[in-house]
Amino acid sequence: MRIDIITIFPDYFTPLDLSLIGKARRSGLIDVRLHDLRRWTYDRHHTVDDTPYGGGPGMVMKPEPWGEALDEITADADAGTPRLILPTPSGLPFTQQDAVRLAKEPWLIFACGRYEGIDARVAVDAAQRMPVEELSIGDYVLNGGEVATLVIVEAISRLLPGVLGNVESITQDSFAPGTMDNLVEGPVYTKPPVWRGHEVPPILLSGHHAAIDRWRRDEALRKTARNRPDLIRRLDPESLDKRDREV
Ligand SMILES: Nc1cc(-c2ccc3ccn(Cc4ccccc4)c3c2)n[nH]1
Repeated sequence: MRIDIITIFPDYFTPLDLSLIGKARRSGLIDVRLHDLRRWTYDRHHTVDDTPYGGGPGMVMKPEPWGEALDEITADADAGTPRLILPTPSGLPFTQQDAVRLAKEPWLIFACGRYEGIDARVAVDAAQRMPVEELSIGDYVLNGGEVATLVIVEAISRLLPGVLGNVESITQDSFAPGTMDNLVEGPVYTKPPVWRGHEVPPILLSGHHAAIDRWRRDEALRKTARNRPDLIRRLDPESLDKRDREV
C-alpha cells in the first residue's frame, strides 16, 4: 500500500518510523511518503491560510496549495487511482469496518488540515478526479488532522498482511468483523497466576479451550453491555446464541 500524507507539520509523523509500522515501511510492505504543503507556496512567508469569507474567528487553509499538491502527487499515473482521506470533526465516524475496507485500497492520500479547516472547494475539486472521504475519529476537536491521520494509518496498517506477526490477534480484536462484530474484547491476563493477591480467573488455567472461549465471549458481552450499551443495541439478535442471551 502507498500512503501519501500532506501536512504543514511533517515531524508529527516520526512515530511512523517506529515499531511495526516502521518495520513494515523498511520491508516495503507500506510506502509512506510525507509532503510539506508549504512546498506548494511561493510567497516569502509560505502562506497557507487566510481569513474566512463571511467573517468569523480563526483562519482557513487556502485552496491553491492543496490543489497544486494533489495535482502533483496524483500525476503519478502508474500508481492507479488514490482515495483522498480528509480527517475533520464533521466527517463520517471512522470505524473498524472502515479500517478493514481501507486496508484493501492500493493508495491512500491523507490531507491534514489545520486552523479552522481547508477551503471546502479542495474536496469538491479533488472529487472530480478521485474518491474523497471526510472522516472523524471521534466526537472531540483536535487542532489539526495529523493526530487523526496517525490513528487512521495505524488502524489500517496493522491489518495489512505481514505487518502484525500474529494474525490471530486481529480476529480477536474489539469490533473485529466476524466473531467480535460489535463487541469489545474482555479482560486479558498473563503470568504470574497470582499478583498482589489478585488471581487469574481459574478457567483460563484449566486447559478446557471450549469453556475458555465461552468464558471469553461472556466477558466480552458483559464488558460491552457495561461500557458500550449502544453496541449491544446494534447486535444482530441472530448473532447471539441461547447462552449469549443469558449473560
Ligand atoms: N475527530 C476529529 C478530527 C479533528 C480535526 C481534523 C482536522 C482538522 C483541521 C483543523 N482542525 C481544527 C478544527 C477545529 C474546529 C473546527 C474545525 C476544525 C481539525 C480537527 N478533530 N476531531
